[in-house]
Amino acid sequence: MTATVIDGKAFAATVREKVAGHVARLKEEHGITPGLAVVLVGEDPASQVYVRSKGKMTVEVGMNSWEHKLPAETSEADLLALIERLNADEAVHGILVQLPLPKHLDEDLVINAIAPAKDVDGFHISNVGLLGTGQKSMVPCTPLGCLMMLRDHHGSLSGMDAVVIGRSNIVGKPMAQLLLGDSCTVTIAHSRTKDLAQVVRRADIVVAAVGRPEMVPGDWIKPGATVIDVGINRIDAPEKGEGKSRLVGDVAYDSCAAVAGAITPVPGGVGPMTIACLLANTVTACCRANGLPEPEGLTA
Ligand SMILES: Nc1nc2c(c(=O)[nH]1)N[C@@H](CN(C=O)c1ccc(C(=O)N[C@@H](CCC(=O)O)C(=O)O)cc1)CN2
Repeated sequence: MTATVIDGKAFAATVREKVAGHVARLKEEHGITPGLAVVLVGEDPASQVYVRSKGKMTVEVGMNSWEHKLPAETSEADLLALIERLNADEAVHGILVQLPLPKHLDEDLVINAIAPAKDVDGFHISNVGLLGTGQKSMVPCTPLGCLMMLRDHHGSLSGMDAVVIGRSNIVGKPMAQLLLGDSCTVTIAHSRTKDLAQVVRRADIVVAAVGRPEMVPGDWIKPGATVIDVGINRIDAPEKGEGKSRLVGDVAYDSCAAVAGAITPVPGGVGPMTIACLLANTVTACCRANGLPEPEGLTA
């Protein structure tokens, strides 16, 4: 079997188009422009790229965008004071603090300082609790993007056996909650899971989010299963020339694609959906803040 490639780049473009449509309607019918503030502390090169891309796409869909770039040595008090100002600013519907933060800053403290209704990353403890109890929440962007692609590919996920490899707060745990919400039978596997290969082999859906390059080989995959690769790992690529690198996911793409029914590539799979879902969450937050109906098809 050769897997169908789930094109996250193309799917993300359709999500952004829908977002742009909602933004245009909010402006025309209600005189409201959704706005997203992104906070970057330090000069991590990958984070700089992601933040630039977020700002550019926010503007492209017609929303207001604010980028707050702070030096790496910013104090916790100064960062919290900025978040307070953004919480109080009615033009700002979504706030995102780019992760990872420099080591001297307490990530949990900073994230939990964001007003839950503006927490478009869905990382605030209130949103985590709401999602975990099946209530309306802001949903973390990467898992939301994975869910959208799975629903689009399968229609209903009800009764499917899903294995999420990785137990991070950002991806693994919320992904498992979302799959459970769609009535999958869910297993969260991790570094201490016994006989991981056997656990993965029974899955109809495999979501790999461990951050280890090409860790999942094709012979772990049940024939016909859907493989969602969340990993974005940069590895040396001497075959491309000295000092060159390339991106790979957490699954060994060629061997998994030979067995799976469908698979997301890296790059061009889950990554682009993360930013598209951030824009979707910002429109959702704006609608909720103004007591308007939520955009259909852009939430979990
Ligand atoms: N506050 C947050 N911080 C981080 C998040 C997040 O959701 N919220 N996720 C990641 C980084 N991230 C967005 O912030 C992100 C990662 C990757 C991509 C993406 O489109 N990747 C491309 C490849 C890009 C490349 O060439 O390097 C792809 O997979 O095709 C978008 C967003 C950590 N921090």
